[in-house]
Amino acid sequence: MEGKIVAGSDHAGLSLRAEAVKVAQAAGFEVEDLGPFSGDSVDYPEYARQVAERVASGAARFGILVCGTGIGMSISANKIHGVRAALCTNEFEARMARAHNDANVLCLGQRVLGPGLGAAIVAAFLAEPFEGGRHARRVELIKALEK
Ligand SMILES: O=C(CO)[C@H](O)[C@H](O)[C@H](O)COP(=O)(O)O
Repeated sequence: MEGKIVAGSDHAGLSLRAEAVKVAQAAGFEVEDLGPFSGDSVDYPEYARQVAERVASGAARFGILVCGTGIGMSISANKIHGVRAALCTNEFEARMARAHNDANVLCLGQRVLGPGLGAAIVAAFLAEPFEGGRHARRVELIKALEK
């Protein structure tokens, strides 16, 4: 088992969240899916908070958040101390978010991405290790901004 992932979305991210959960499970992660489980309209900051708090506390290694654009989820998740949430629209950004930024939450926009690209972004994010080195110094500087 690679560790635990916590996933959440709003009503505009249901199907890509389901796809992301499958990709994470296939990659060997245990997934806690916080929903929502119906298409009723919900407010994305609440799901961003729940996912981000689990990542920040260490209860999960990574978070995955999906809304229509991924923007509201990324703005919200980055308010939580210890979270580095990255909105990614392609596999290169997903790899760099892990390799250079040690991102711990991946944000996706279901209204922006097709399901195939979304799944590929999730797989790329989960497979890429943090490079450390000069990037570790920069991540420490990001953490210092939280103080
Ligand atoms: O990022 C977002 C908002 O900043 C998301 O795209 C939301 O999913 C979107 O705003 C929801 O819109 P809706 O018209 O209420 O479906």
